Amino acid sequence: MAETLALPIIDLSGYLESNSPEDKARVITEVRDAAAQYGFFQVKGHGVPLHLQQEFTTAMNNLFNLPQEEKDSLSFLKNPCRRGYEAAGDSHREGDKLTDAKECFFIGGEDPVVSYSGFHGPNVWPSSLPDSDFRGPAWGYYEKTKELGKQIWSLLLEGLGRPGTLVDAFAKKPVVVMKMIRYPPSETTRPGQFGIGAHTDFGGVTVLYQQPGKDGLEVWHEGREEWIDVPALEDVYVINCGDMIQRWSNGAYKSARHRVINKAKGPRLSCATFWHGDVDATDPINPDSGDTATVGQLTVKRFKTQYSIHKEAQAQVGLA
Ligand SMILES: O=C(O)CCC(=O)C(=O)O
Ligand SMILES: [Fe+2]
Repeated sequence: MAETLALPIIDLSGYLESNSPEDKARVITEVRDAAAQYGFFQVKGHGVPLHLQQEFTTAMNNLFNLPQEEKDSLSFLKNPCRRGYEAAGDSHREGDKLTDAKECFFIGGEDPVVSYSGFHGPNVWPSSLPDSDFRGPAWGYYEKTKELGKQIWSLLLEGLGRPGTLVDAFAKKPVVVMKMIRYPPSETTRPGQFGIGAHTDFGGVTVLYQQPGKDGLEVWHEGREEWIDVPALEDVYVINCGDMIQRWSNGAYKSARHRVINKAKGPRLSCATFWHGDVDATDPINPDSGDTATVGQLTVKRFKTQYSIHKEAQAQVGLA
């Protein structure tokens, strides 16, 4: 029997904390090779404090345990910035028979004014939860994973022989969307229904937290044509590249299909921080390639296949 595939676990401290060029070069190579082979890898030594992850997990529970009525009143479908609550059944992947079983809550950068078809704007926060029970830990966690997403972008750039600092020109006011997720126990889902159906991520770098011990994520390995289980380990993040990175790296980095089937007892929590870049930024890897597609255009194009985006919003990024 062929040996079981497993994603590598890369220690980022050699890049983030060390001054040694050898340490940095080793991490850059490990990340490059994993992104090329799997499009996915796991990381430790990432700089997000464990206590923050734990407080944030409690905060996600506080949110998802609110009465259904209150969660529905915060629906992202009514919000111009797609912030707020996505109920089970609100999203459906092309090709799947059934809708996703998960429920989610979206936040992004905090901006008093809605602009760029809702890429920028204010968040919605549940009024019945004191800040210390949700908003505080969620925001603290958002800022930390936002920082990590940018570091991963730099690493990926360096892996292709580019200066890591190229990311600064790409990220003056980057779009970073965070999606908290709760999957119901598998006994309560319908036959053939996924927690989240197979998909690739739309954008740039995804920084994914899995509640420790709550396995469920599977990544498709094209060469072997098999699903790789990704164990949910404490203090270990899953990192993956989205479609924009695959496009701009000319396929050097993969955007791999993945899905979730909750294998844990009880519900499973996770959280994906999607680090995209500036709305009107173009290819940071090969700035002279002539590819004029912007972050805003590429992400809205993909959203359209999953949620309805009104015409005005499409026009604002130059699509309609
Ligand atoms: O919950 C997970 O482990 C994965 C979530 C995911 O793939 C996504 O939100 O795009
Ligand atoms: Fe995903």
